[in-house]
Amino acid sequence: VVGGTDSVRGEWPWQVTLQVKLSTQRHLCGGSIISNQWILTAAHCIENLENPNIWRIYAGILKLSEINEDTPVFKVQEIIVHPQYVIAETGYDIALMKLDKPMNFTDLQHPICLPSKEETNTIYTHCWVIGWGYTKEQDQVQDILQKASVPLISNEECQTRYQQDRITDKMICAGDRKGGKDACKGDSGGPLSCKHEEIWYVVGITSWGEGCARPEQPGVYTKVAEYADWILEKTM
Ligand SMILES: COC(=O)Nc1ccc(-c2nc(CNC(=O)CCc3cc(Cl)ccc3N3C=NNN3)[nH]c2Cl)cc1
Repeated sequence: VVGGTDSVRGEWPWQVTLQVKLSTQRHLCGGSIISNQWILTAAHCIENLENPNIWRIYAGILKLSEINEDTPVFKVQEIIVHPQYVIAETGYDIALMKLDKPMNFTDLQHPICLPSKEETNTIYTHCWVIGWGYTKEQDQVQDILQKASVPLISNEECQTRYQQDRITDKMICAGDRKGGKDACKGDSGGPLSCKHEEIWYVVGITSWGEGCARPEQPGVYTKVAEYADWILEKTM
């Protein structure tokens, strides 16, 4: 996250770190807890990593350095990638991971609400991008979970910023016109979390953008409300 600050332990209890264990293990993407057995993330995180057995998921984490062999870990039983996904820039950048065992919810790890399809007209004014990603374009993954508030922008304005791409109605954009606050490498798959009438919703999934926090280059997120039916069909 560019232009963010350190989160406080327990501030984003739905945020998980999705890690891959090959010869070494490392953070790859963010994800959101949406039920006791399902994690919501981005389809591009899974590219060439479709084998469920290589994934390790950690919840209730503030610092990546607190993860060690004794840290409770979830393995993945099943990965569902949206069938229409090709690349992030053309959309459908959404995937589900089923945990190998149900998660016990605590103050530090519990789900975020899914927006319903009807709520695609709700005006969200209190949205945050969260993650352990880079804080500038040439950087490294951060130890402490970062947060930055970002304003949602209209798809019409977003389309003017991305003439080479088609900003569809299943995408949602966020960022200040002057730049400065945005997701960056390592944040993808994580939630664009918006508080509405005292309840938090996963309004977006961090997907793509032209660089990080550049002026007039907002972040582009998968619009979760547009996939409510798909998510319920796959997870119920
Ligand atoms: C020791 O462990 C490690 O080093 N792990 C580690 C893990 C992952 C990655 C990594 N992840 C990605 C996937 N893309 C994103 O995460 C954000 C995309 C994005 C979304 C929005 Cl909304 C706005 C802007 C951008 N944007 C554009 N340019 N840059 N960012 N790329 C790379 Cl590289 C690098 C290192």
